[in-house]
Amino acid sequence: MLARSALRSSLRAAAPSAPRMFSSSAADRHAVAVLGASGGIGQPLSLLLKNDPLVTSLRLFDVRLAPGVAADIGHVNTPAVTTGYSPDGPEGGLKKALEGAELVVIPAGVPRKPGMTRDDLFNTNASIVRDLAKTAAEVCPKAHILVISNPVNSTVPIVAEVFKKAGVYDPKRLFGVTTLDVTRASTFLSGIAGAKPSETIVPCVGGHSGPTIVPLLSQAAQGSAVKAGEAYEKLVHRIQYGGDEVVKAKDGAGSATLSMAYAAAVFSNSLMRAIGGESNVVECTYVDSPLYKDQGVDFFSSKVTLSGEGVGEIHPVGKLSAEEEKLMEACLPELKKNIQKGVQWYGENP
Ligand SMILES: NC(=O)c1ccc[n+]([C@@H]2O[C@H](COP(=O)([O-])OP(=O)(O)OC[C@H]3O[C@@H](n4cnc5c(N)ncnc54)[C@H](O)[C@@H]3O)[C@@H](O)[C@H]2O)c1
Ligand SMILES: O=C(O)C[C@H](O)C(=O)O
Repeated sequence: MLARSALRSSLRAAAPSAPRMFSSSAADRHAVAVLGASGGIGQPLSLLLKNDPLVTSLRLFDVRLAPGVAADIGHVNTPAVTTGYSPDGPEGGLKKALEGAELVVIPAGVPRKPGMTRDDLFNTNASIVRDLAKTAAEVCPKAHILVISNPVNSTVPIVAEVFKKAGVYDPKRLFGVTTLDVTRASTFLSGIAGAKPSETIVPCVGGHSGPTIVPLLSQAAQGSAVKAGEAYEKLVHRIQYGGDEVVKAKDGAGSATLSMAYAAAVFSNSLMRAIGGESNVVECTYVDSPLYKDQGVDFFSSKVTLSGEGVGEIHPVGKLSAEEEKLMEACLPELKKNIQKGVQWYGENP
């Protein structure tokens, strides 16, 4: 995807021996806060953001270790000024981390262990995300909020409810990060098709858990490598349950962190480029979407052209194969349940 090559050139441009010089254009400068910055995702994500030339101020917040992570990452010789914030630290806490933030990336929360579903994380992560969102709504109501914490299908609607209650909800500025599904689909299909991952683009629509992840292999140039039958079903299953593969391999030590950090860095870079005025930046992302509202599905991931405001054009899913129609039939009712669960929980636990 465009975004990936842009990130790669960003990474090249920011090679340690030759930090990139910046124009003074405000469009090039972005303050990014990472909430949950000391975790498995937070640390590598913060490092990748420090290496992204579009980031000039990097604020790392966590309930533990954030000043240490910031001190470490801060020695990387790229321009982003990096500061760590803990709840009671001398630098100030969460509010200070969020002051002036343009992007707020949230990987705070607990990850899965083998045998758990993402929904099993709901009870713990819902309140963590709600509380962080409350402070963001107060301190940086115009920031773009990028939610990583699971279950994304439910945590994103919770953030929307928090912002609505605070009277500052802008649906163009709220994103569930589903980039990892697209990343996995590209990796797995390119491996089968013998193609370059960078040229293997598989849109993934719906949500971010098992049957709600709908890979549109028919829309990938290499999709004919696995048209239907057993190979197709195996690939779809691997994309939908790629997270389980990592959870199992880590054997109790958590879920995907490094690939997720990469995916979130790609998405953040795309969003910053779009905010800075670049056109035709397209990513799949879980947003407040009109596509299936008539079926009670208020949030849906599909291709979105990012814009200066955040969400630009939300693209319909396009022509689906018979197999994909079936996947969509399984996705929508589950997604609707996950969304309702988040909204209802917030209604009872504002
Ligand atoms: N969207 C996706 O595609 C995707 C992919 C992978 C993981 N995830 C999810 O991301 C979340 C984080 O995963 P991880 O592996 O980094 O977990 P982790 O336990 O390694 O890190 C989580 C971090 O959050 C911090 N934290 C907890 N409560 C906090 C609070 N109130 N404020 C600030 N920080 C707080 C913890 O101290 C910890 O450092 C999980 O919910 C996981 O399921 C999502
Ligand atoms: O699988 C998980 O629990 C983490 C994440 O959502 C993933 O897709 O890897």
